[in-house]
Amino acid sequence: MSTPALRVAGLAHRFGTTKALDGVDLTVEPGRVHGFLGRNGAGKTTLIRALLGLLVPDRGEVEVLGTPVRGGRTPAALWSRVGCLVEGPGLYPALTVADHLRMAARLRGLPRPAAPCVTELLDLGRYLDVPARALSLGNRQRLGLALALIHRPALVVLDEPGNGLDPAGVVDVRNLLRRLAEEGTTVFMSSHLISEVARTADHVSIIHAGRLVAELSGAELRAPGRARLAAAFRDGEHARLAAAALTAAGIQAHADGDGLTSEAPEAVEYPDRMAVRLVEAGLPPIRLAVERDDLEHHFLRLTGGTR
Ligand SMILES: Nc1ncnc2c1ncn2[C@@H]1O[C@H](COP(=O)(O)OP(=O)(O)OP(=O)(O)O)[C@@H](O)[C@H]1O
Repeated sequence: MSTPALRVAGLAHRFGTTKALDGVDLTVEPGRVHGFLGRNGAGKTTLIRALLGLLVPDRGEVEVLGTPVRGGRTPAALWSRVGCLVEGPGLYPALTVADHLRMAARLRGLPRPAAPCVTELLDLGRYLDVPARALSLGNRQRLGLALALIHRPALVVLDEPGNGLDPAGVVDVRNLLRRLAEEGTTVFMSSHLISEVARTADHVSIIHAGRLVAELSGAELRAPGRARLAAAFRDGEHARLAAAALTAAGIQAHADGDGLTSEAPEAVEYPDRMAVRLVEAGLPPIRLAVERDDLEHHFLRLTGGTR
């Protein structure tokens, strides 16, 4: 078996009384785009900072590319194989894009200023002479990504790589990350942009209140999702009677407030028949539809959100 690109075991960290991480176990296989999804304050940045040795956790183990990360005692050679973009790109306002690329290349001991394919794919070529202070938010983010990738790291850790990007930027970054993974780089990216993670990642871990609440494989991510019939009624009493009527007819249904849901195959396959049945029972729904449990539904259900 190949060495995981990242391995985290029993990771826990508190800030005062806040449990930012509460016993996280996570393994990231090499050569994949692994999405790390969570709501604001879920613990994404804290875990990423622990991965990169920027924070020493209260408890737990972290291994990056098979090497244990222990704050300042981490072998420095490890970081030459890792690229990262955390909490925004740290840029020097007066230096141009070309200056940044040159400086990063020199720091990384690279013979040439930049991997042209990274600057090309990030469409930075036309901004080479522009100082960082004059870049738009999206272009600053593009430059931050280029700096994280300039040395072709084996692992790249990105905190919210889509921040500030316009739709074209989102597509460019998605293509770049997919291409890197095809070439063998492991990408670990946090995000709260569900649709972007679903499109980019091969695997997704969902974190909520410092705990991992779900792991989804690529197949699960792209599956059409579980379907359910959802109907709304004039009031809660109608919904309760409608759920009882369907259940009595062998179609399991649950009332919730003014609505009902049913995952019974017949209800999902023949919503028209359900409508007729309800009308005949004197309980006409004011809305009736088949909904699919996509990643967004799943995420919101797991993390207690509402739509
Ligand atoms: N330096 C700190 N001091 C105190 N509390 C902190 C600190 N850093 C994070 N926290 C708290 O720890 C929890 C997790 O924060 P974290 O930044 O890891 O979340 P996140 O998932 O990255 O959120 P976001 O998507 O908003 O960036 C939050 O409740 C946050 O308020």
